[in-house]
Amino acid sequence: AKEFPEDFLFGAAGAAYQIEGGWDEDDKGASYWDVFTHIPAKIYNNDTGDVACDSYNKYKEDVALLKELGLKSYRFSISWPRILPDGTPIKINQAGVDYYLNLLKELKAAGIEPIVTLYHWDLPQYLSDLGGWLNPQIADYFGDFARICYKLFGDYVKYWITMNEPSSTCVNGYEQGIHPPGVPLPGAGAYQCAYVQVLAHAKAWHIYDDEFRAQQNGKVGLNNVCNWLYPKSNSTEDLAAQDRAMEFTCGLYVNPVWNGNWPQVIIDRVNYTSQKQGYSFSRLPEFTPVEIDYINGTSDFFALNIYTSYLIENVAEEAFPTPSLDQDAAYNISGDPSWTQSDAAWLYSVPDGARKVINYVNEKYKPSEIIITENGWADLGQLADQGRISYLKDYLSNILDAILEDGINVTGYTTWSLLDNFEWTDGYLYKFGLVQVDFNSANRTRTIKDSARWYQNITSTRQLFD
Ligand SMILES: CCCCCCCCCCCCC/C=C/[C@@H](O)[C@@H](N)CO[C@@H]1O[C@H](CO)[C@H](O)[C@H](O)[C@H]1O
Repeated sequence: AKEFPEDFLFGAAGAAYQIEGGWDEDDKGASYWDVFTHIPAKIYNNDTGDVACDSYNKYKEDVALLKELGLKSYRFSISWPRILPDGTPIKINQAGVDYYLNLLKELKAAGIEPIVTLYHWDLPQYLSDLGGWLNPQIADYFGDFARICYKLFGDYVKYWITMNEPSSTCVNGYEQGIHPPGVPLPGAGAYQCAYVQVLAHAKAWHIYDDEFRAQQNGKVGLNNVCNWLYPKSNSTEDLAAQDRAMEFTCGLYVNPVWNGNWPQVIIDRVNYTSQKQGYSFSRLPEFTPVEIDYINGTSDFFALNIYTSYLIENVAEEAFPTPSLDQDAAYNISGDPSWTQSDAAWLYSVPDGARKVINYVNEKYKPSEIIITENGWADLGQLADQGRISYLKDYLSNILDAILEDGINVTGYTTWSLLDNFEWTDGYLYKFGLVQVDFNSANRTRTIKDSARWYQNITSTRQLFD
């Protein structure tokens, strides 16, 4: 058997909008997800996060489950409009503050380390009306929110994650418009959003560094989903496309904070396609020298989400009829028929990819510490979830090889997710939980699945058997 290091932080994850419910309880303001899910036909089955797992009222049960499963960490997010109803510091909602303080105290009493995400996609609607992640001033609002959270909760928190998956927010929300605010802006929206999110992240990191680090002694990191992408063939074109694809999906969002700027290949590509389209400037916003200095080196650890892998094939250059990120990126993405597919079409089990992407991130960005902040399997919610057990076992085995054989400092793993929950545009169709939630019962009854018992055995022995 292979053994995880003694202090390895095994845990599980969740996010405010996906589990809390209480969407307008106790003076909480509306986020743009609250508004978006209330528009008919945006979400599978018109599902909403209005009640979700009702963790706003049942957080003690959640912590008891974590404890029963022997988990040592819990990644959760703070709902910005639950603390600041319109997103601004003009009003702090004491009921929201109490909720997170109570949760943190409950975790502390159970000996569970919180890993706290400041922003997991629930932007206050008022700030969305102000332009959302296209408006650079949102970075200032985010800085104020971060400062308030550090002040209120920082005594309990050693790991802060500023943003969850800028790639998802920016591509789904502002390039394609399938997430809120729901207006597609191809070829411009995702880049502008990435620019603002990077600045917002850096602001939150500097505020911690300047005002809180000395007393609170925690770490602040950026999260992104970086999946390993395989070339479809060994042709020079496909290998170059593979490299480009890693940058367009991962590097675009993380390279600025680790290396001070956009990946060079993206700067070159967007400049080139913009010129071809008659622009006198690149559609990719340029960081000024002052901004580069400000954003560079602003992550204390790498918070890495890994789900799957894809095949990448070069797209031969044609005309450039309309701007789009896909056209700038110039590759096709697909799955390999030999890979096991989950119930969600986008998610295959390709465990080798986990070790490869951990090595890629480690070599490229040289973080002193990596935490795998999401990794999980989609099914339809059955208690006998052998597919999830196989997936977790194979991914954990590769993560352990990265630690033991490649010598990489991966210090924790929070599987997605503790509870079945609201899966964004998929509503409650797919389930990722170790614990089943009965969304048809008013009580949102929780039932432990087979995968949770299997995971409990791994976390208590720290051993993984072949
Ligand atoms: C037969 C079809 C084959 C298709 C192959 C091509 C696939 C194209 C790639 C597109 C991928 C789109 C969906 C990707 C989603 C994830 O990266 C994203 N959902 C990860 O975000 C986290 O997801 C969790 C589980 O869904 C959870 O919701 C969490 O909040 C997110 O951070």
